[in-house]
Amino acid sequence: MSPTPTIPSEPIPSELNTFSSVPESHVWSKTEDFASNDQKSIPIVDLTDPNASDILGQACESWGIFQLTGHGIPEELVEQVVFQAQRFFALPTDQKMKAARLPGDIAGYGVSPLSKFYDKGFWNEGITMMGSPLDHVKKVWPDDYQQFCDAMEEYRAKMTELATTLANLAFSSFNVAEEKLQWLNTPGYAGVHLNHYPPCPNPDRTIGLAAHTDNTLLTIVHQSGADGLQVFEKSVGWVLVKPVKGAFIINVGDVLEVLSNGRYPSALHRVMVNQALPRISVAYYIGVGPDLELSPPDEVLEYTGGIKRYRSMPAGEYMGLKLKNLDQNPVSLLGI
Ligand SMILES: O=C(O)CCC(=O)C(=O)O
Ligand SMILES: [Fe+2]
Repeated sequence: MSPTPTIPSEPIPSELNTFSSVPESHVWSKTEDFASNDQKSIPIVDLTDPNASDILGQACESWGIFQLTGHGIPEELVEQVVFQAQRFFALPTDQKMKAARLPGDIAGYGVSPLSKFYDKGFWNEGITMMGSPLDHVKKVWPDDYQQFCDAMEEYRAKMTELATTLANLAFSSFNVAEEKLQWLNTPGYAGVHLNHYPPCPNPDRTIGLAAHTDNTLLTIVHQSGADGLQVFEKSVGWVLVKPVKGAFIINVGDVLEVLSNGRYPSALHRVMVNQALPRISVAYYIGVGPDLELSPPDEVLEYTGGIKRYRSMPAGEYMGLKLKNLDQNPVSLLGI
């Protein structure tokens, strides 16, 4: 793998960096409360703990999100991915736009697809890579795409292994026979998404990403540079997800919520921005095949009281529904 990454101490330039105050297009209503509870913390699960499966099950049940340590993903790989993300976001906008997400596509560079559900912009730019990023990145760096692609491909492969382990652990507390979970070992889709939140002159007037749940089985997030991710917990309200060195943040997605018959809630989360520091996050999204019927296995149904809480439909159909309603969650879309 190529060069030793050096994390720049200067803010990464980007279009949003050029403003000395938040433009009207990005000013969110004053009635929006962006504060969070910084006293509470989300659970930590150490994958090397012999009781990891139980601890993970409890974390999914109570919070739908946790920090993962003991995962064995090499630190240098994560640093390389962050370094490549910084290189990409530091490019002039017109060069990044060569990889722009085209209408109807999921992959590519641009603002979050969630933003079209709101009349105010997000203080965020990102690039989504489903499978190899080669086609997009070749347009950006015709002679120098290899190091970016190598890092992203290696990261995706490692994340896929980790996500498969985590998904199996999440189901193990339901005592579902392993042969019924074969689909967990052949993920339907897997993508890496890089987020960049430039420093913001008035961080309390705008938002990095509005509240949403992910349309995944689960999501693995690495945050670097600064905090900003918040998660909603019913009894507490918004809670800041504090950076834990070397840990990944794992959040339950909509698909796992439905397959667990609501036992593991899809985490409602949002991102705030910072005045002094740029923030980069790397999200790995994993889903299931489009034909898998989103219906809890019998063992799960029995374990959760015997009554189905969601209408079932093939995962592909749910994806279509969610893409048209990214601001909604499984209860509002499928709840019975
Ligand atoms: O930036 C983060 O920490 C989270 C990003 C996120 O929620 C997403 O990409 O879906
Ligand atoms: Fe998300």
